[in-house]
Amino acid sequence: MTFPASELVLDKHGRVYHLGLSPQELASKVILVGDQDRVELVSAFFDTVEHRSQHREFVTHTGTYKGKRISVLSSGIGTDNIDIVLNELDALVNIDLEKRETNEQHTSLELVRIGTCGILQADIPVHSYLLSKAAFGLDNVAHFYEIPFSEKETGLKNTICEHLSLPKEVVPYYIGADESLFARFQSGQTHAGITVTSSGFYGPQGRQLNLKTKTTGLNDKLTSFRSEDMRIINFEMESSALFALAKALGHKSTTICLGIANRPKMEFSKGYSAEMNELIQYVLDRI
Ligand SMILES: O=P(O)(O)O[C@H]1O[C@H](CO)[C@@H](O)[C@H]1O
Ligand SMILES: O=c1cc[nH]c(=O)[nH]1
Repeated sequence: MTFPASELVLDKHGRVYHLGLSPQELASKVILVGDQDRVELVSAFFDTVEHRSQHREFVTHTGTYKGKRISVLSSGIGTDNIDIVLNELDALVNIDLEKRETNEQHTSLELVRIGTCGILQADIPVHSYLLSKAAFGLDNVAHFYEIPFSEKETGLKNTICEHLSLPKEVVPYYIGADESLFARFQSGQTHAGITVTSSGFYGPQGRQLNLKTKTTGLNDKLTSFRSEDMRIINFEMESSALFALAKALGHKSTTICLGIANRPKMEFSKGYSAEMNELIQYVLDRI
């Protein structure tokens, strides 16, 4: 199939439309961050940097760290941006952009998100590392695609939904991180569990300023959910779409976040630049 100009959108240099990248500028190990300023924090650890570019909020640096070629790319905030990032990253490695055809040989990317998050368990202190075994998506990006949810994923989604009282308009999904990538980042320094990916930072995460929310008690229910050894550990805003689209496109993904808020304890970090640098080093040494 040949992708028309309206579907595979390229800029006048033949780069993918939003990320502003050409295939040779991307490594197969990709670190995704939300905040564009975090890209520079990551590449500051690189031994060499061969590429730097920015288009809108999508900043990309590609270089090497201890012999490994790595790209670090900012997604901006939200699963809507992840829809763009995953489709365009996949196009860079699996579509011939000149012929506008899918490559015969599939290339699989390793996608590791380094984020910040709100912690949902009182026993996990601010500045801990929270590693996502799976994501419970309160967004709707995955609903637009054919995602190969496993029976276990569908079962866990139903179990969590039975425990919560979500507004009927919210249709969640549950999707696992890649098991091998997850295992590479798990250690005594990480807290592993289910991440809730929200469609907003305020109401969808139970924050109420001047606008009254309809989901009173949601955070307590998320905190109290248990299934065998699994519990819900944190809130952030990208992982569900990342895991779903990565799985459907044949890429590996997981997320590790620095906890900067503890919601049950009503605490927020007073500053986390040193801790974020330590997390970046932790990821680079295992990627
Ligand atoms: O620090 P990042 O990676 O942006 O991640 C978290 O921070 C943002 C909200 O403040 C959301 O993107 C959330 O997922
Ligand atoms: O509370 C928080 C902190 C960071 N990111 C989120 O999405 N929520």
